[in-house]
Amino acid sequence: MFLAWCGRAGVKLNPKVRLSREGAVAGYGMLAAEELEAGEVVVSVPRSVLLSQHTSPIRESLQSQSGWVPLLLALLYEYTASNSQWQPYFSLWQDFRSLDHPMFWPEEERTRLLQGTGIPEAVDKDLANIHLEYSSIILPFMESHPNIFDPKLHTLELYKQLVAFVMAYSFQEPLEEEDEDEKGPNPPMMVPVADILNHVANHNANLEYAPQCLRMVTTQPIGKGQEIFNTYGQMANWQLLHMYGFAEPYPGNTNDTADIQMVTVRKAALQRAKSEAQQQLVSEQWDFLCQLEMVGEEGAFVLGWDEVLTEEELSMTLKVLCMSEEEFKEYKEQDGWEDDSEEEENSTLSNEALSKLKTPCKKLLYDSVLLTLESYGSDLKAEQDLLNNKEAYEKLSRREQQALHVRYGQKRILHQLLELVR
Ligand SMILES: C[S@@+](CC[C@H](N)C(=O)[O-])C[C@H]1O[C@@H](n2cnc3c(N)ncnc32)[C@H](O)[C@@H]1O
Repeated sequence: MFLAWCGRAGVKLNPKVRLSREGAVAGYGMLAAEELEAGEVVVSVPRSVLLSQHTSPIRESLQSQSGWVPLLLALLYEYTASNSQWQPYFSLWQDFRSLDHPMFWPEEERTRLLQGTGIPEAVDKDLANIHLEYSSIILPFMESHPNIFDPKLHTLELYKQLVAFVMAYSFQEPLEEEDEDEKGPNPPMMVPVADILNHVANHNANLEYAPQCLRMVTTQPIGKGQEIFNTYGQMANWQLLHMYGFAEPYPGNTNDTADIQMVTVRKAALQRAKSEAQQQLVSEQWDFLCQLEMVGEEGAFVLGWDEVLTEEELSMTLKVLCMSEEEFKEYKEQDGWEDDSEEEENSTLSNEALSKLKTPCKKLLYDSVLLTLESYGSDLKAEQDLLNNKEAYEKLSRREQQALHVRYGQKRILHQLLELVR
């Protein structure tokens, strides 16, 4: 039914590929039925098939809304309208039963399995937003459009499922950089068939946007029987689990990252301060860094496998928090950080440069990493044993497996840094 609908709607599937559950890493996927070269179009989707705030028949009513809400309202409507042109599309996912984002896990399980990863905090924010949005925007909108919506049908529970569906399946057309500054990002949309492709960091296809259609194009030769993988972006495992409900098995995700909360570096600096005067100095240095927008209470330094992704912020923070009172005074008077730009440029924090940090900075970073590792409250060695023991690993629940890959990857990145600054 879905394929017949695709044909009628003008979706062109390359005869050398097939959509299938068999052979795919998860659920449906796209597989090469014959060998493919780099640069081949595997599917082309006309823009008329896309489901967005601009293509739904209720588009007129949605004009007053912004952000993700219009797509969610369009989906609430289309999903429950028996005459929607997208019913064959929705029929692929049987009530979204396969969505298993951490926001659907019981809170106890989320905390137990994901403590330290950053996911529980992100989910708490999502859930608060979903509840607030539903009560303050969706419900009033439904009340003012009783001919289209019915709160008994369009419940908070359905809204939550659709948020997860949009998180994991929608696309956002990239804008030219100048446009993005002016207008903000493009609104999200659903792209039937392109969204059947699964993701891996080492992907072999990606989506191209043309005026009349969207095309999924191979980026490498693909052998017969192999799965065709899109990229959902450069995603760390915690982001994949948070937004898509899966993580790449360790060590496959070359885009993986680990965070050091900025406030953890402050905490480490305060722990080292021996007198009240030194603690006072650390607080002033922190405030100074806040004013420069180098740090913030909610921010994090992001570490990849090969480099620190927030290198400017981290190197500046370490440098300032390690200054003596005199150095700090002189630095502020000189309006130091601008004068120092040359030095900063030479000291980009690739892993090699990290190992060359001055000793006090190294020590502060070392202590910050130790504090971060403590926040997981779980044992790296036990996790390593689980990953090495196939039988024990397979006894874990799916959620336990996903969480293990997130935690273990992050901790390995943090341990790698410990070794470098030891
Ligand atoms: C855009 S959809 C891809 C189609 C999906 N397989 C289906 O059958 O509906 C994204 C979802 O596919 C799954 N997925 C994608 N890539 C995956 C991977 N490498 N490993 C496990 N699950 C994956 C996740 O459940 C994710 O939320």
